Amino acid sequence: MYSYDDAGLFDVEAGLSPDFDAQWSDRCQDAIASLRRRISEGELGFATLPERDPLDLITWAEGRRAEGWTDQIVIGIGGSSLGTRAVLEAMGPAWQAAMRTHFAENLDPVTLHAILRQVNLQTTLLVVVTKSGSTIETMSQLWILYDALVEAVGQAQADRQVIAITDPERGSLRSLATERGWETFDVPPNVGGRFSVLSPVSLVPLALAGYDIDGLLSGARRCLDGSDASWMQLARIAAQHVALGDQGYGQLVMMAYADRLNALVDWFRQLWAESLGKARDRNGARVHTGITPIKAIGAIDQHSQVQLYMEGPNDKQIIFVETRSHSTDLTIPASPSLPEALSHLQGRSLAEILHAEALGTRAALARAGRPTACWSLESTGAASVGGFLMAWMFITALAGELLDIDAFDQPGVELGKKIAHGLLGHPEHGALAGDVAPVTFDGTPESWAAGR
Ligand SMILES: O=P(O)(O)OC[C@H]1O[C@](O)(CO)[C@@H](O)[C@@H]1O
Repeated sequence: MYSYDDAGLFDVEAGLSPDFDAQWSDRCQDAIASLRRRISEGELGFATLPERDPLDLITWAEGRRAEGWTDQIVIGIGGSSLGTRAVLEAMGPAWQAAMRTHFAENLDPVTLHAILRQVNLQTTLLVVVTKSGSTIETMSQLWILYDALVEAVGQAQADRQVIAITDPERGSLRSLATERGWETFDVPPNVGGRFSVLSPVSLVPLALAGYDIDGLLSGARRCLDGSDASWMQLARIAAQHVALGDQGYGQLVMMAYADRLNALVDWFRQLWAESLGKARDRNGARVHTGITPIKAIGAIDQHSQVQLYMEGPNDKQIIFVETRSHSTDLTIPASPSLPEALSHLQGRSLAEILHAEALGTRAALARAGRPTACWSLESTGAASVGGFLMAWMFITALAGELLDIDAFDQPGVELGKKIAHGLLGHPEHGALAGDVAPVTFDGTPESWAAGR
């Protein structure tokens, strides 16, 4: 499924001390005990999601696909879209034959307009995902798409083409779905958005598109077999990152060596940033914890970021992510026109060269005294991706325990949202907008400038 190599965290002078395991063992045990207790008390639902049998969902999705839909537009943001995109992109377009998937994620008029031009609304499902049921980006785009759908197919048919995934009871989307008779799936209340990739949040759109959700869940189950040793393995990784954070390595680069892992790193960034960037510990004392996650893609960022990682401030922990199988490969042919200096590349495959580049970059970073680790996925198939997702959810939760913070809330994202609502006329949040100029934007460049 995957393997983990942490030699580069110890090999460098400023990295982890050889006594790391002895120093952190007790804290890891405590973190594990606390997390296990919270899981067994039902507080943290993400951990038991892989135990659910996906058969009903798979059967349902087959039934809906048989109705002939060509496209689905997944409307959601943050934890309500990143996990779906991560799996879909990692497993790749071969799986997408069943149904094309589009993401109405960012509130970008140009993107939404392009999606509307690409799809035939007569044969398109709208899959709207929001746990709170009130996220401004999601609900704004839903209104526009639903309106277009009603216009294209009529009200009654439009209501058969919307699937809503939201809290079982609370929120505006739940009320709307009930009122309009939309098909719905529940986001379990004890599963937070960024920990929801193995819940209906992602499993519904993935199953509709024909992806192997059974394989994804079984990979997730395998990352932790319940034994003390498997728990300790994940807690130790969490402790490594926390310990390095304490030593001044306040940035965590995840550098993935495959284009199709791009969205997986986006998913990781939200998971790590929202979970661990906190101003207070669990007793309310000020702490300001957090290790900033940074996305990088190899080999592209070797030609963009690595100069900084090598010679800039020594404040980064760098995690390499590789896949041992790329599902397809190409080999450099023997060619007389290849320059002499590059002739050693003849007969080498692109996967081989990419791997050499990852090894080379990691070795160079080690020589520059920079701590690195490497995750090698067996492939970007369902089991490896499921295992990787689950492992990082546990590592993040365990890091929260080690830091003694609540890794499952996100109070820091609320104020900006409220001010934006206030600026747009929300009666309760108007006062919060303070001296920010109200929005009177009518789409013209002049009104945009005037509103600043
Ligand atoms: O699923 P919802 O409620 O629309 O939330 C979307 C995202 O917004 C946040 O609440 C804040 O960014 C995330 O935690 C969440 O994943």
